Amino acid sequence: MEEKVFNIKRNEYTIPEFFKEELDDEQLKAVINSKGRSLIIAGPGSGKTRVITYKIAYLLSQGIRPENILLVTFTRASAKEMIERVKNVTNVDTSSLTAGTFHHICNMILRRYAKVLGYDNNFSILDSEDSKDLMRIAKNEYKGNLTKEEAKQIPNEGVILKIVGYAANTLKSLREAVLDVAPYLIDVEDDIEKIYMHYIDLKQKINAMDYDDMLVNTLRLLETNDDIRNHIASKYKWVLVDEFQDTSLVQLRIVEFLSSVHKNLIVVGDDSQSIYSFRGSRFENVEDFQNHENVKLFKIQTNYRSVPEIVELENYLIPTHSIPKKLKPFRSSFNIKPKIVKTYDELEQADFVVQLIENKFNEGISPEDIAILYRSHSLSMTLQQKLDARKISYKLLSGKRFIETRHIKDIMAFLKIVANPFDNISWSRVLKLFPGIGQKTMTKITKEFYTNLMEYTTPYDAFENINLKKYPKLKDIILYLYENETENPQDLIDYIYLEFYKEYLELNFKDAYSRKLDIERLSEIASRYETLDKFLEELALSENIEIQGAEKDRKVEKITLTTVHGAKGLEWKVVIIISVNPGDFPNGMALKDKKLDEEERLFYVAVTRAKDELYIVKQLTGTTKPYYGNSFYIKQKLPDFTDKIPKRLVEYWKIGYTE
Ligand SMILES: Nc1ncnc2c1ncn2[C@@H]1O[C@H](COP(=O)(O)OP(=O)(O)OP(=O)(O)O)[C@@H](O)[C@H]1O
Repeated sequence: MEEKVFNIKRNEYTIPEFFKEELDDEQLKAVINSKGRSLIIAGPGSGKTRVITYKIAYLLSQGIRPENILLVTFTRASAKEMIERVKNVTNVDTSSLTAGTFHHICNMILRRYAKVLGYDNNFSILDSEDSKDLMRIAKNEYKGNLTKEEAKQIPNEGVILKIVGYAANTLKSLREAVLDVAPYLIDVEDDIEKIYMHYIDLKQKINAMDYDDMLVNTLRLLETNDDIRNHIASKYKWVLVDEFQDTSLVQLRIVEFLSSVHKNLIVVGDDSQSIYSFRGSRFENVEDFQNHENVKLFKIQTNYRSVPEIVELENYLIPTHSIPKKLKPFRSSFNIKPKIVKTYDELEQADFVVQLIENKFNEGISPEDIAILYRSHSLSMTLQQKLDARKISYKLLSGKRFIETRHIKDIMAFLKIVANPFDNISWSRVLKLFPGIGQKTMTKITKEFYTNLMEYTTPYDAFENINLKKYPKLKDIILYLYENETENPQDLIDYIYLEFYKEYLELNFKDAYSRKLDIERLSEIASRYETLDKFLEELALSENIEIQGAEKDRKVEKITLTTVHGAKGLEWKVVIIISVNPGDFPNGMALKDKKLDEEERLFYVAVTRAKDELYIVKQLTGTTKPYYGNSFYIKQKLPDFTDKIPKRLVEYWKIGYTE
C-alpha cells in the first residue's frame, strides 16, 4: 500500500493533501485546530466518526505515537471500527493505541492497580444480573431483621441498584439519588443505605466489582494517588472522547485526570442527543466543559445522512436547551416529504404499519433498511403480534444480552467458580442445577468448601474433602474443572456441556435446540482466548452488538424494532416512529418528573435516524385518551411533538377514521 499520510522519518509535518478532499471545511478545522481542551459539537449525521478518525490520523502525521493516544467510545464496536479506519487511512500500525469504552479503560487500569484499593488484581466483574442476585441476597438478609410491615416498604433489588448506580455515576449522595430517581422512597432511604452497605461488604468478600465500582474505583485511584495518576497521564499525550453528551460526572472526572499531564482533551458529541440521564449521564457535562477557561469550540453541521426534507424538519425539532446549531443538508432531494400519520387506535396503527412495510417491500426496499422506533417496549406489543401474523421477520435490538440469558449464565457460573472459588453467586447457580440440591444443601456445601479452603492449599483438595456421596456427578465435574483450570476456556466449556449441561438442557427446556446453538457459539468465542481470566473479563465487558446469539435463521433479512435508546448512532432508509402521542412519546411519567427536555432529545434522536423516508405515526386514542382499559391519565395538557413541525414541511395522512 502506498504511504498515504506522511513521512515520519523525513519529519514532514504537513497536512496531508487528501484530508481536504475527505473532509468539509468545518470538519477540517476541527481536525487540525482542536487541541488543549476542545469541544466538537457534531450534529446528527455530520460525520463524527470521520472527524475522530482523521483527528487520530492527523496526530499520527504530526509524529505522535499511537501508544500516546487514548480514545474512549460508547461501544467497543465503534472503537474497533475507528481504529481500523485510522489504519486504512494512515497505513500505520495502530495496535498500541488504547481504545475502548470507559469500562474497558477502567478495567485495564484496575487490573494493574486494584491492590492499592484493597482488591486482588484478579477481581471478578459482576454483570448486571450478578449484581441483581447479590443485591437480592443483601436485601433479603436485611429484611430478616424487620417487621412484616416494615419489610413491605423495601423496594426490589432492581430499584435499589438503579438508585445506587445513579448515585455512583453522578457522585451524588444516596439521599440526593433517592430524591432524583425515586422520591417516593425517601422514607426508607435509611434502609436502602444499610442494604447498600451490606451489598458492598458481600462484594468485597468475593473480591468482585460491579460496573459502577469499576468507574468509581478508577476515579478514587486517580484522585488519591498522585504518582499513579501522573504515571498513567504522562503516557496519554492526547485523550479523545466520543459521544461525550452521554458521559456521567465520574466519567468526565476520569478523562480529566487521564489528560492532566499533557492537557489535551478533545471531546466530540451532540448535546441535542443526550438521552441517558436515567443512568447518570449528565447533559450538563457539555455546558460545564464549555464554560472552562480557554476551551476551543468547533461545530460541524453538514448532515450527510438525510434528504433535505428531513434535515429541514430536524432543524425545527432541535431541543430547547441546546447549543445553537443549524443543520445543512448535503444530499439532494427525492421530493418526498416526511409524513405525519393519524390512526384511530393501537390496532389500526399496527395495521397501517404492516401495510406500509409490505408496500416498501414491493417497492424493492430491503427489510434491513426499515426500522420501527418507539419510546418504550410496551408500545410495540400489538405491532409485534400483527407482524407475527403476517409472517414479517423482525429483530428486536433491545432484548436481553446474550451473556445474560439463562443457559449462558449457567455455563459461565461453572467457569467463574474455577476462576474465583469464593464467588458465592456462581456457586449457588451451579449447585442448584443438580437434582436434589436446594437452598439448605447448597449452603451446607459452600460453607464446608470455604472452611476447607482455609485448611487445604488448593480448591481441588478443599472440594475433594467434602462429603458428596449423594452427588457423585457434581463431585466429578467440579474436581475435573479444578484439576484442569489452566486448560483453555473452550475445552472447559466443551467439557461442562458434554458431561452435564447438554442433558440438563434436554430435560429442562423446550427450546433446547437453539440454546445448544448458543452454547456452541460461546465455545467458539472462547476459542479466541488462551486463559480463563481473560475470557471472563472480556465477556463481562462485551456488548450485545458484538455477540449475537446463534439464531437458526440468521440469514433471513429482518426489519428492526427498537426503542429510541437502542437506535442511538444507527440509521435506516425508512424510519417509522410509532405512538407519538402525548403521554406515550413524550412519556407521561417523564413529564411528571419534569423531564420534557430529555423527551425532546429522544424525539430528535428518533427523527434523525432516517435517511430517505420518515413516518411519524400517532393515534387518536393514545395513552391520555384511554382505550382498552389503559388507565394512566394526567390532568395537565401534555405537549404534542408534532405541533412543533410547520405544516408545509409534512404530508398529513389520516387512516381509518373521520374526525
Ligand atoms: N465530508 C464528508 N463527505 C461525505 N460524506 C461524509 C462526510 N463526513 C461524513 N460523511 C458520511 O456521513 C454519514 C454519517 O456519518 P456518521 O455516521 O459518522 O454520523 P454521526 O455524526 O455519528 O451521526 P449521529 O450522531 O447522528 O449518529 C456517514 O455515512 C459518513 O460516511
